[in-house]
Amino acid sequence: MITAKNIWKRYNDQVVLERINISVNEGEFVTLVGASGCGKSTFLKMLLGIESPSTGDLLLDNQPIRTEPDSDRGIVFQHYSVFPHMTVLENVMAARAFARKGFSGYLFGQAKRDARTAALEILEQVGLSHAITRYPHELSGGMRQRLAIAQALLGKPRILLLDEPFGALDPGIRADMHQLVLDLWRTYKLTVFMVTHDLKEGFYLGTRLWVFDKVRHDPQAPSAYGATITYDLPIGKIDTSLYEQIDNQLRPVIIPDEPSMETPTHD
Ligand SMILES: Nc1ncnc2c1ncn2[C@@H]1O[C@H](COP(=O)(O)OP(=O)(O)OP(=O)(O)O)[C@@H](O)[C@H]1O
Repeated sequence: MITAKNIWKRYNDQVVLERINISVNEGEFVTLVGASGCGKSTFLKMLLGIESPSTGDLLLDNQPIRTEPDSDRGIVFQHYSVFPHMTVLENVMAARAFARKGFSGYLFGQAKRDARTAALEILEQVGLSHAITRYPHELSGGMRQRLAIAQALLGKPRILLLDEPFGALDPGIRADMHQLVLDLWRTYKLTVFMVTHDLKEGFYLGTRLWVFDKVRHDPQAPSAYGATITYDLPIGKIDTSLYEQIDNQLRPVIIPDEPSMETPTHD
């Protein structure tokens, strides 16, 4: 379904990603982990089509990924914008209006009725039926992410892209959201790519886990090399020592503070 052939991504003279070669089948749930700034979101944006590889090919069903939004792909970010003056239902219907070709900003007649029916259906799926008349400021963080997921799923995408969608949520709410995402993945037979900072979350949710990391460093030119996929693991088939190894690799290196020259050191 998705194939990446020797992808490199550069911003000006900064190499962000290099030598990405992968193949993903329909229905896989891929979780992406790696140090901050190593290009995970950039990879998701290439899958969405709002960024393109600098070199190499990124293919969906053997065709280059289209650079305009279409119903194949939906995305949820950690923080996202809603229309504050619109209710939950109106926000989801607005997502439909934006997704329509030749967008005019408004839906009329049958198109509006269809959008309302589709929006109500997806809001029920994400557990927001009871809140359709609420405004965004009346929603909890978890409910807001449910709304974001409803918007992303409205066009019935085949691919759902999740960029740290639960990073800002409390642990209990996160557990509910994990269940929701797994239910939606199974119900809609989605292919999911999810960036997370939480390795445990990555192992729990995914069928496959990718670790992004830089394997080449030039201290004189820190931007000369990018990250690549250093581990591509089928989940459920690896032993715990490897888990610990990756966990250690992802831990930020803590540099001790230099002792201050002004602080007296004598007792
Ligand atoms: N549009 C852009 N123009 C220039 N540089 C960019 C652009 N987008 C991203 N970058 C740079 O590319 C690198 C990778 O960013 P990206 O957001 O993909 O990393 P990430 O792994 O998702 O990080 P995090 O885990 O902190 O979200 C960063 O150094 C970032 O500054």
